[in-house]
Amino acid sequence: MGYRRVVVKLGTSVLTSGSKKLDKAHMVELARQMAMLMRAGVEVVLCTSGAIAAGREHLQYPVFPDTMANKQLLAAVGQSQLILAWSQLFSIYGLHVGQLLLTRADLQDRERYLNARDTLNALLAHNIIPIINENDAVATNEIKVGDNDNLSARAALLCDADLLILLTDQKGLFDADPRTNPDAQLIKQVANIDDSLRLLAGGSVSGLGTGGMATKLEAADIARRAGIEVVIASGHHPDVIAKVAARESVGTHFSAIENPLESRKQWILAGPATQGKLIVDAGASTAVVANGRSLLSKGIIAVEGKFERGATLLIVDQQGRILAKGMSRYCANDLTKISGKHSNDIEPLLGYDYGDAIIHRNDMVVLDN
Ligand SMILES: Nc1ncnc2c1ncn2[C@@H]1O[C@H](COP(=O)(O)OP(=O)(O)O)[C@@H](O)[C@H]1O
Ligand SMILES: N[C@@H](CCC(=O)OP(=O)(O)O)C(=O)O
Repeated sequence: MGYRRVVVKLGTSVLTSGSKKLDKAHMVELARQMAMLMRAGVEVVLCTSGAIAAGREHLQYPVFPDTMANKQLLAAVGQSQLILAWSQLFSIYGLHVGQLLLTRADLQDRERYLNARDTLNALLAHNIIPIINENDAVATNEIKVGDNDNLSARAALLCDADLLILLTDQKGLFDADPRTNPDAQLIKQVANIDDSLRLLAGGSVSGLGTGGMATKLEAADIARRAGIEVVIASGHHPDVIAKVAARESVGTHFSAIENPLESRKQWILAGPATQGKLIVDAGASTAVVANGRSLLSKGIIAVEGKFERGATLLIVDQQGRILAKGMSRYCANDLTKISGKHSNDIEPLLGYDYGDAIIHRNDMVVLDN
Protein backbone atom coordinates (compact mmCIF):
# COMPACT_ATOMS: atom_id res chain seq x y z
CA MET A 1 0.00 0.00 0.00
CA GLY A 2 1.25 3.52 -0.76
CA TYR A 3 2.14 6.06 1.90
CA ARG A 4 -0.40 8.72 2.76
CA ARG A 5 1.66 11.36 4.59
CA VAL A 6 5.44 11.65 4.55
CA VAL A 7 7.83 13.80 6.59
CA VAL A 8 11.09 14.52 4.74
CA LYS A 9 13.98 15.74 6.92
CA LEU A 10 16.89 17.39 5.13
CA GLY A 11 20.11 17.78 7.09
CA THR A 12 22.52 20.68 6.67
CA SER A 13 24.90 18.16 5.10
CA VAL A 14 22.43 17.60 2.24
CA LEU A 15 21.44 21.24 1.78
CA THR A 16 25.05 22.40 1.52
CA SER A 17 26.35 19.29 -0.28
CA GLY A 18 29.23 19.41 2.18
CA SER A 19 30.17 23.01 1.29
CA LYS A 20 29.72 26.18 3.36
CA LYS A 21 26.72 27.47 1.42
CA LEU A 22 23.25 26.33 0.43
CA ASP A 23 23.45 24.23 -2.73
CA LYS A 24 20.42 25.71 -4.49
CA ALA A 25 20.93 23.53 -7.56
CA HIS A 26 20.46 20.50 -5.36
CA MET A 27 17.66 22.08 -3.34
CA VAL A 28 15.63 22.60 -6.53
CA GLU A 29 16.08 18.93 -7.36
CA LEU A 30 14.79 17.98 -3.90
CA ALA A 31 11.87 20.41 -4.27
CA ARG A 32 11.06 18.75 -7.60
CA GLN A 33 11.02 15.31 -5.99
CA MET A 34 8.73 16.49 -3.19
CA ALA A 35 6.44 18.27 -5.67
CA MET A 36 6.16 15.06 -7.73
CA LEU A 37 5.17 13.16 -4.61
CA MET A 38 2.50 15.76 -3.82
CA ARG A 39 1.25 15.44 -7.40
CA ALA A 40 0.98 11.69 -6.90
CA GLY A 41 -1.37 12.34 -3.98
CA VAL A 42 1.09 11.87 -1.11
CA GLU A 43 1.10 14.68 1.46
CA VAL A 44 4.59 16.00 2.19
CA VAL A 45 5.87 17.84 5.26
CA LEU A 46 9.40 19.21 5.01
CA CYS A 47 11.63 19.49 8.07
CA THR A 48 14.61 21.54 6.97
CA SER A 49 17.88 22.31 8.68
CA GLY A 50 20.32 24.83 7.28
CA ALA A 51 19.30 28.11 8.97
CA ILE A 52 22.64 28.56 10.73
CA ALA A 53 24.61 27.62 7.61
CA ALA A 54 22.48 30.03 5.55
CA GLY A 55 23.06 32.79 8.12
CA ARG A 56 26.81 32.34 7.93
CA GLU A 57 26.70 32.43 4.15
CA HIS A 58 24.46 35.52 4.03
CA LEU A 59 26.71 37.46 6.43
CA GLN A 60 29.77 36.27 4.51
CA TYR A 61 31.24 34.03 7.18
CA PRO A 62 31.67 36.43 10.11
CA VAL A 63 34.17 35.41 12.77
CA PHE A 64 32.06 35.34 15.92
CA PRO A 65 32.73 33.83 19.34
CA ASP A 66 30.80 30.55 19.59
CA THR A 67 28.09 31.86 21.96
CA MET A 68 24.39 31.08 22.16
CA ALA A 69 23.48 34.67 21.22
CA ASN A 70 25.64 34.51 18.08
CA LYS A 71 24.12 31.19 17.00
CA GLN A 72 20.69 32.74 17.50
CA LEU A 73 21.74 35.74 15.44
CA LEU A 74 22.90 33.44 12.62
CA ALA A 75 19.68 31.44 12.80
CA ALA A 76 17.54 34.60 12.77
CA VAL A 77 19.32 35.86 9.63
CA GLY A 78 19.56 32.43 8.01
CA GLN A 79 16.01 31.21 8.61
CA SER A 80 14.59 34.02 6.50
CA GLN A 81 17.04 33.23 3.70
CA LEU A 82 16.23 29.53 3.97
CA ILE A 83 12.45 29.94 3.79
CA LEU A 84 12.85 32.44 0.95
CA ALA A 85 14.87 29.88 -0.98
CA TRP A 86 12.32 27.08 -0.39
CA SER A 87 9.42 29.36 -1.23
CA GLN A 88 11.05 30.30 -4.57
CA LEU A 89 12.04 26.74 -5.38
CA PHE A 90 8.61 25.23 -4.68
CA SER A 91 6.94 28.04 -6.64
CA ILE A 92 8.64 26.64 -9.77
CA TYR A 93 6.28 23.68 -9.29
CA GLY A 94 3.27 25.86 -8.51
CA LEU A 95 3.37 25.08 -4.79
CA HIS A 96 3.04 27.38 -1.81
CA VAL A 97 4.86 26.81 1.47
CA GLY A 98 3.96 27.65 5.08
CA GLN A 99 6.54 28.02 7.82
CA LEU A 100 6.30 26.51 11.33
CA LEU A 101 9.10 27.30 13.74
CA LEU A 102 8.79 25.09 16.80
CA THR A 103 10.52 24.48 20.11
CA ARG A 104 10.12 21.74 22.68
CA ALA A 105 7.79 24.05 24.60
CA ASP A 106 5.33 23.91 21.68
CA LEU A 107 5.30 20.12 21.81
CA GLN A 108 5.19 19.86 25.58
CA ASP A 109 2.18 22.07 26.18
CA ARG A 110 -0.98 20.25 25.09
CA GLU A 111 -2.75 23.38 23.81
CA ARG A 112 0.23 24.55 21.76
CA TYR A 113 0.70 20.99 20.47
CA LEU A 114 -2.89 20.84 19.24
CA ASN A 115 -2.53 24.31 17.74
CA ALA A 116 0.54 23.29 15.75
CA ARG A 117 -1.27 20.13 14.65
CA ASP A 118 -4.26 22.14 13.41
CA THR A 119 -1.97 24.45 11.43
CA LEU A 120 -0.18 21.50 9.83
CA ASN A 121 -3.46 19.86 8.88
CA ALA A 122 -4.88 23.11 7.51
CA LEU A 123 -1.80 23.67 5.31
CA LEU A 124 -1.92 20.12 3.96
CA ALA A 125 -5.65 20.35 3.34
CA HIS A 126 -4.86 23.29 1.02
CA ASN A 127 -2.03 21.52 -0.76
CA ILE A 128 0.54 23.83 0.87
CA ILE A 129 3.85 22.31 1.97
CA PRO A 130 4.49 22.84 5.69
CA ILE A 131 8.15 23.66 6.29
CA ILE A 132 9.37 23.06 9.82
CA ASN A 133 12.55 24.04 11.62
CA GLU A 134 13.43 24.59 15.25
CA ASN A 135 12.85 28.19 16.34
CA ASP A 136 16.58 28.57 16.98
CA ALA A 137 16.40 32.36 17.23
CA VAL A 138 14.48 32.18 20.51
CA ALA A 139 15.07 28.65 21.79
CA THR A 140 17.44 28.38 24.71
CA ASN A 141 18.92 25.00 25.61
CA GLU A 142 16.18 24.40 28.18
CA ILE A 143 13.33 24.64 25.70
CA LYS A 144 15.07 23.22 22.63
CA VAL A 145 14.49 19.86 21.03
CA GLY A 146 18.13 20.39 20.06
CA ASP A 147 18.44 18.66 16.70
CA ASN A 148 16.24 18.32 13.65
CA ASP A 149 16.32 14.53 13.58
CA ASN A 150 14.40 14.47 16.85
CA LEU A 151 12.30 17.45 15.73
CA SER A 152 11.30 15.65 12.52
CA ALA A 153 10.23 12.56 14.49
CA ARG A 154 8.04 14.76 16.67
CA ALA A 155 6.66 16.43 13.55
CA ALA A 156 5.85 12.98 12.15
CA LEU A 157 3.92 12.17 15.35
CA LEU A 158 2.26 15.56 15.33
CA CYS A 159 0.88 15.15 11.82
CA ASP A 160 0.25 11.41 12.06
CA ALA A 161 2.60 10.59 9.16
CA ASP A 162 3.18 7.02 8.04
CA LEU A 163 6.75 7.51 6.78
CA LEU A 164 9.72 9.58 7.99
CA ILE A 165 12.62 10.00 5.54
CA LEU A 166 15.87 11.27 7.09
CA LEU A 167 18.16 12.42 4.29
CA THR A 168 21.83 12.94 5.05
CA ASP A 169 25.33 12.76 3.55
CA GLN A 170 25.70 8.97 3.97
CA LYS A 171 23.88 6.12 2.25
CA GLY A 172 22.26 5.18 5.55
CA LEU A 173 23.26 3.70 8.87
CA PHE A 174 26.54 1.78 8.66
CA ASP A 175 27.99 -0.67 11.17
CA ALA A 176 30.63 2.03 11.90
CA ASP A 177 31.07 5.66 10.89
CA PRO A 178 32.06 5.43 7.19
CA ARG A 179 34.07 8.65 7.49
CA THR A 180 36.56 6.92 9.74
CA ASN A 181 36.00 3.27 8.72
CA PRO A 182 36.32 2.71 4.97
CA ASP A 183 35.21 -0.94 5.39
CA ALA A 184 31.98 -0.03 7.14
CA GLN A 185 28.94 -1.88 5.78
CA LEU A 186 25.48 -0.41 5.16
CA ILE A 187 22.75 -1.86 7.37
CA LYS A 188 19.74 -2.22 5.07
CA GLN A 189 17.06 -3.29 7.48
CA VAL A 190 16.54 -2.67 11.20
CA ALA A 191 13.80 -4.49 13.08
CA ASN A 192 14.74 -3.40 16.58
CA ILE A 193 16.74 -0.49 18.02
CA ASP A 194 18.78 -1.70 20.97
CA ASP A 195 21.96 -0.74 22.83
CA SER A 196 24.22 -2.70 20.45
CA LEU A 197 22.85 -0.71 17.50
CA ARG A 198 23.14 2.57 19.40
CA LEU A 199 26.83 1.82 19.95
CA LEU A 200 27.40 1.84 16.17
CA ALA A 201 25.86 5.26 15.69
CA GLY A 202 28.34 8.05 16.24
CA GLY A 203 28.00 11.81 16.39
CA SER A 204 28.58 14.37 13.67
CA VAL A 205 32.21 15.04 12.80
CA SER A 206 31.80 17.19 9.69
CA GLY A 207 31.15 20.42 11.61
CA LEU A 208 28.01 20.86 9.48
CA GLY A 209 25.38 18.69 11.12
CA THR A 210 24.11 18.27 14.67
CA GLY A 211 23.96 14.87 16.30
CA GLY A 212 25.17 12.55 13.52
CA MET A 213 23.64 9.06 13.41
CA ALA A 214 23.02 9.00 17.17
CA THR A 215 20.17 11.52 16.93
CA LYS A 216 18.84 9.82 13.77
CA LEU A 217 18.50 6.60 15.75
CA GLU A 218 16.71 8.45 18.57
CA ALA A 219 14.35 9.87 15.97
CA ALA A 220 13.81 6.48 14.34
CA ASP A 221 13.04 4.94 17.72
CA ILE A 222 10.41 7.54 18.57
CA ALA A 223 8.76 7.32 15.16
CA ARG A 224 8.67 3.52 14.86
CA ARG A 225 7.12 3.19 18.30
CA ALA A 226 4.31 5.41 17.03
CA GLY A 227 3.79 3.08 14.06
CA ILE A 228 5.73 5.21 11.56
CA GLU A 229 8.25 3.60 9.19
CA VAL A 230 11.62 5.34 8.92
CA VAL A 231 14.27 5.42 6.20
CA ILE A 232 17.72 6.98 6.52
CA ALA A 233 19.25 7.55 3.09
CA SER A 234 21.52 9.79 1.08
CA GLY A 235 20.00 13.09 -0.01
CA HIS A 236 22.11 12.86 -3.16
CA HIS A 237 20.94 9.43 -4.29
CA PRO A 238 19.10 9.98 -7.61
CA ASP A 239 15.32 10.25 -7.10
CA VAL A 240 15.75 9.17 -3.51
CA ILE A 241 12.44 10.54 -2.23
CA ALA A 242 10.38 8.89 -4.98
CA LYS A 243 12.23 5.61 -4.56
CA VAL A 244 11.81 5.49 -0.80
CA ALA A 245 8.13 6.41 -1.14
CA ALA A 246 7.76 3.57 -3.67
CA ARG A 247 9.27 1.16 -1.10
CA GLU A 248 12.39 0.50 -3.19
CA SER A 249 15.32 -0.69 -1.14
CA VAL A 250 17.34 2.50 -0.57
CA GLY A 251 19.37 3.28 2.55
CA THR A 252 18.40 1.86 5.93
CA HIS A 253 14.77 0.93 6.55
CA PHE A 254 13.32 0.71 10.07
CA SER A 255 10.09 -1.21 10.41
CA ALA A 256 7.36 0.32 12.53
CA ILE A 257 6.44 -1.67 15.62
CA GLU A 258 3.34 -3.81 15.24
CA ASN A 259 1.35 -2.43 18.15
CA PRO A 260 2.03 1.30 18.14
CA LEU A 261 1.83 3.22 21.39
CA GLU A 262 -1.42 4.96 22.18
CA SER A 263 -1.21 8.74 21.70
CA ARG A 264 -0.75 9.58 25.39
CA LYS A 265 2.28 7.28 25.56
CA GLN A 266 3.64 8.71 22.30
CA TRP A 267 3.48 12.09 23.96
CA ILE A 268 5.30 10.82 27.09
CA LEU A 269 8.04 9.47 24.85
CA ALA A 270 8.38 12.48 22.57
CA GLY A 271 7.09 15.52 24.47
CA PRO A 272 8.68 16.40 27.80
CA ALA A 273 12.43 16.44 28.41
CA THR A 274 13.59 13.88 30.99
CA GLN A 275 14.44 15.49 34.31
CA GLY A 276 15.97 12.62 36.24
CA LYS A 277 16.66 8.92 36.61
CA LEU A 278 15.49 6.14 38.89
CA ILE A 279 17.97 3.30 39.23
CA VAL A 280 16.12 0.07 39.97
CA ASP A 281 17.00 -3.46 41.11
CA ALA A 282 16.58 -6.69 39.14
CA GLY A 283 13.14 -7.44 40.61
CA ALA A 284 11.75 -4.06 39.59
CA SER A 285 13.35 -4.43 36.18
CA THR A 286 11.51 -7.73 35.58
CA ALA A 287 8.26 -6.31 36.93
CA VAL A 288 8.41 -3.26 34.63
CA VAL A 289 9.87 -4.78 31.46
CA ALA A 290 8.70 -8.40 31.41
CA ASN A 291 5.44 -8.13 33.33
CA GLY A 292 4.28 -4.64 32.36
CA ARG A 293 3.79 -3.59 36.00
CA SER A 294 3.95 -0.16 37.64
CA LEU A 295 7.19 0.81 39.41
CA LEU A 296 6.98 0.54 43.21
CA SER A 297 9.21 2.25 45.77
CA LYS A 298 10.68 -1.06 47.00
CA GLY A 299 12.63 -1.63 43.77
CA ILE A 300 14.23 1.83 43.58
CA ILE A 301 17.89 1.86 44.53
CA ALA A 302 18.83 5.46 43.76
CA VAL A 303 17.29 8.72 42.58
CA GLU A 304 19.13 11.17 40.30
CA GLY A 305 18.09 14.73 39.50
CA LYS A 306 15.91 17.42 41.05
CA PHE A 307 12.30 17.23 39.92
CA GLU A 308 8.71 17.83 40.93
CA ARG A 309 5.69 15.51 40.81
CA GLY A 310 4.69 14.83 37.21
CA ALA A 311 8.27 15.04 35.89
CA THR A 312 9.31 12.63 33.15
CA LEU A 313 12.07 10.26 34.28
CA LEU A 314 14.12 7.42 32.90
CA ILE A 315 14.04 4.07 34.68
CA VAL A 316 17.46 2.42 34.36
CA ASP A 317 18.93 -0.79 35.72
CA GLN A 318 22.15 -1.08 37.71
CA GLN A 319 24.13 -1.70 34.50
CA GLY A 320 22.90 1.65 33.15
CA ARG A 321 20.50 0.11 30.60
CA ILE A 322 17.47 2.30 29.91
CA LEU A 323 14.35 0.27 30.69
CA ALA A 324 11.51 2.76 30.50
CA LYS A 325 10.45 6.40 30.50
CA GLY A 326 7.53 7.62 32.55
CA MET A 327 5.90 10.29 34.68
CA SER A 328 6.62 10.24 38.39
CA ARG A 329 3.83 10.62 40.95
CA TYR A 330 6.36 11.77 43.59
CA CYS A 331 8.98 14.55 43.62
CA ALA A 332 12.71 13.85 43.97
CA ASN A 333 12.78 14.78 47.66
CA ASP A 334 10.01 12.34 48.49
CA LEU A 335 11.60 9.59 46.43
CA THR A 336 14.92 9.81 48.25
CA LYS A 337 12.98 9.19 51.48
CA ILE A 338 10.90 6.25 50.25
CA SER A 339 13.17 4.46 47.78
CA GLY A 340 13.86 0.87 48.83
CA LYS A 341 10.93 1.04 51.26
CA HIS A 342 7.71 -0.96 51.17
CA SER A 343 4.61 0.79 49.76
CA ASN A 344 2.97 0.62 53.22
CA ASP A 345 5.77 2.83 54.57
CA ILE A 346 5.07 5.74 52.19
CA GLU A 347 2.34 7.34 54.29
CA PRO A 348 4.20 7.05 57.63
CA LEU A 349 7.40 8.40 56.08
CA LEU A 350 5.94 11.31 54.12
CA GLY A 351 2.78 12.05 56.04
CA TYR A 352 0.77 11.63 52.82
CA ASP A 353 0.50 9.21 49.96
CA TYR A 354 -0.16 9.55 46.21
CA GLY A 355 -0.63 5.81 45.77
CA ASP A 356 1.68 2.78 45.61
CA ALA A 357 2.79 3.34 42.03
CA ILE A 358 5.77 5.67 41.79
CA ILE A 359 5.46 5.52 38.02
CA HIS A 360 2.15 3.95 37.04
CA ARG A 361 2.23 1.59 34.06
CA ASN A 362 -0.31 3.82 32.27
CA ASP A 363 2.20 6.68 32.54
CA MET A 364 5.15 4.58 31.36
CA VAL A 365 6.71 3.58 28.03
CA VAL A 366 8.84 0.44 28.24
CA LEU A 367 11.92 0.91 26.07
CA ASP A 368 13.86 -2.29 26.54
CA ASN A 369 12.45 -3.94 23.41
N1 LIG B 1 27.26 4.32 11.99
C1 LIG B 1 27.22 5.40 11.20
N2 LIG B 1 26.74 5.31 9.93
C2 LIG B 1 26.68 6.41 9.13
N3 LIG B 1 27.08 7.64 9.52
C3 LIG B 1 27.55 7.81 10.76
C4 LIG B 1 27.65 6.70 11.67
N4 LIG B 1 28.15 7.16 12.86
C5 LIG B 1 28.35 8.48 12.71
N5 LIG B 1 28.00 8.90 11.45
C6 LIG B 1 28.14 10.28 10.98
O1 LIG B 1 26.87 10.90 10.88
C7 LIG B 1 26.99 11.96 9.91
C8 LIG B 1 25.62 12.45 9.47
O2 LIG B 1 25.00 13.21 10.50
P1 LIG B 1 25.11 14.81 10.57
O3 LIG B 1 26.52 15.24 10.35
O4 LIG B 1 24.41 15.25 11.78
O5 LIG B 1 24.35 15.24 9.23
P2 LIG B 1 22.93 15.90 8.92
O6 LIG B 1 23.23 17.34 8.67
O7 LIG B 1 22.49 15.20 7.67
O8 LIG B 1 22.02 15.67 10.08
C9 LIG B 1 27.82 11.32 8.83
O9 LIG B 1 28.50 12.28 8.05
C10 LIG B 1 28.76 10.40 9.58
O10 LIG B 1 30.05 10.94 9.72
N1 LIG C 1 17.98 24.10 13.35
C1 LIG C 1 19.35 24.06 12.87
C2 LIG C 1 19.77 22.67 12.44
C3 LIG C 1 19.92 21.69 13.57
C4 LIG C 1 20.27 20.30 13.06
O1 LIG C 1 19.83 19.29 13.65
O2 LIG C 1 21.05 20.20 11.98
P1 LIG C 1 21.29 18.87 11.10
O3 LIG C 1 22.00 17.83 11.93
O4 LIG C 1 22.11 19.32 9.95
O5 LIG C 1 19.95 18.34 10.66
C5 LIG C 1 19.50 24.96 11.64
O6 LIG C 1 18.52 25.21 10.94
O7 LIG C 1 20.62 25.40 11.36
